[in-house]
Amino acid sequence: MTSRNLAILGSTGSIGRNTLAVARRFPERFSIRALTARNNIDLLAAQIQDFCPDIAVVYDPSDAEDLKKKLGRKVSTKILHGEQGYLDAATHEGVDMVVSAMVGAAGLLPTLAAIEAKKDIALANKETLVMAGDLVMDKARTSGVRVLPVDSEHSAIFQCICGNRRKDVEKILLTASGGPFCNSPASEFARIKPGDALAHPTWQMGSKITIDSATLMNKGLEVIEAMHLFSLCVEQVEVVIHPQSIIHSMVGYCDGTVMAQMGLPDMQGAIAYALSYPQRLSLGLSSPDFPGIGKLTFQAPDLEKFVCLALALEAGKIGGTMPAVLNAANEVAVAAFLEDRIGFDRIAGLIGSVMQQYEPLPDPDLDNILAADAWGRNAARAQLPE
Ligand SMILES: NC(=O)C1=CN([C@@H]2O[C@H](COP(=O)(O)OP(=O)(O)OC[C@H]3O[C@@H](n4cnc5c(N)ncnc54)[C@H](OP(=O)(O)O)[C@@H]3O)[C@@H](O)[C@H]2O)C=CC1
Ligand SMILES: CC(=O)[C@@H](O)[C@H](O)COP(=O)(O)O
Ligand SMILES: [Mn+2]
Repeated sequence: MTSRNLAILGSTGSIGRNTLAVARRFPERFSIRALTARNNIDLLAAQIQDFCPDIAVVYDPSDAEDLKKKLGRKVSTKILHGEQGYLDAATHEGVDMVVSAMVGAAGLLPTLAAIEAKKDIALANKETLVMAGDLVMDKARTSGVRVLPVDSEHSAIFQCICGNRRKDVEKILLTASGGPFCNSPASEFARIKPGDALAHPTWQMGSKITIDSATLMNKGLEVIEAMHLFSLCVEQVEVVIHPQSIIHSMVGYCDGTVMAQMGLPDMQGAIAYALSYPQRLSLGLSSPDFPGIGKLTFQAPDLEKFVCLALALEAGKIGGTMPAVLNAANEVAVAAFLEDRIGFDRIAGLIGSVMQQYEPLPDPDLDNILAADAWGRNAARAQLPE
């Protein structure tokens, strides 16, 4: 059995920590060669001591100096910083698989660089495909590397597709928990505080994606992610609310068969599958207690209440640079909501009005996408209160 040499971009986050938990259990299979973080220097220092990577990266040069002091002379890990440091981690020659687990648009350039350097990708950072899906998937094809999904729904779809012919796939049923406000009327959205929206009913995740789950923007981003990963059009992806988060998604075939992948909501399963594909690891996770659960329920999403999902479906249909603008405006709106600068009920309106002002470009190159991202951020910031 050959060992996989991993770089984990975003090792201090929820996906990063879960990835290291999997790697810790299988030291003969995984060797950690590069780790990156942004602000959490204390946790990164502890991870370096545990896993002894060749390199570790933070953004700020002064954080890099603090980290070196914390670690002392005995640790041989090279400490880098800045955007270039992230690119160096993503392209490090000792690495054969990059776990893309930074949050937001920051993940795009390191992920692209990793693909160009012929590293397989375990992809959690869905924003990469939302912004630049065509470009990223084309680059992966020409570089001969795999983009293995970590996102639970996409891992489920990937698992349900394995062993079947792609041309027999009719549609994807992308499940959504519905978030904490699934049963709240829209009239209550103005009163929602960050603490309420951060209380996800079934998953423990970082704060940005947890807010996206509460607005259902997460599901919209995932529709676009699925279109790129599985070469589908937006009409082939149906969002189904499934509050128990036991079925992680389903694939419908031309003969009427529907295949579902199930498990308890724990990201270690999807992460381990991407890291060990096509094998499975003995993770020792429990499987669902079906008689205890009793009922699995399903409903259609309410697109009038969850306008973010409708906006993402529209951006997915328009394509070109529109999804990058949607993503940029969403990142600004979510950060402003978490800082209590705008209400929960303002998130969708802000993104919608940025999209309305924008003239998308078809078939964008990377420069067009980065320009659309910058434009979307500026247009969204211009709408924030002073
Ligand atoms: N959490 C989950 O279960 C799932 C997450 N995903 C996706 O995976 C990605 C990561 O999510 P999650 O782990 O929850 O997020 P977290 O917020 O928990 O972690 C984000 C990681 O990225 C780092 N980071 C944040 N901003 C930057 C930046 N500007 N430049 C470089 N690094 C940065 C953080 O560093 P630090 O902490 O040191 O500041 C941290 O290591 C997201 O794209 C999300 O949508 C997909 C499916 C499930
Ligand atoms: C764990 C994972 O993959 C998340 O993207 C999750 O799906 C979020 O839950 P929602 O279904 O509420 O968006
Ligand atoms: Mn998901």
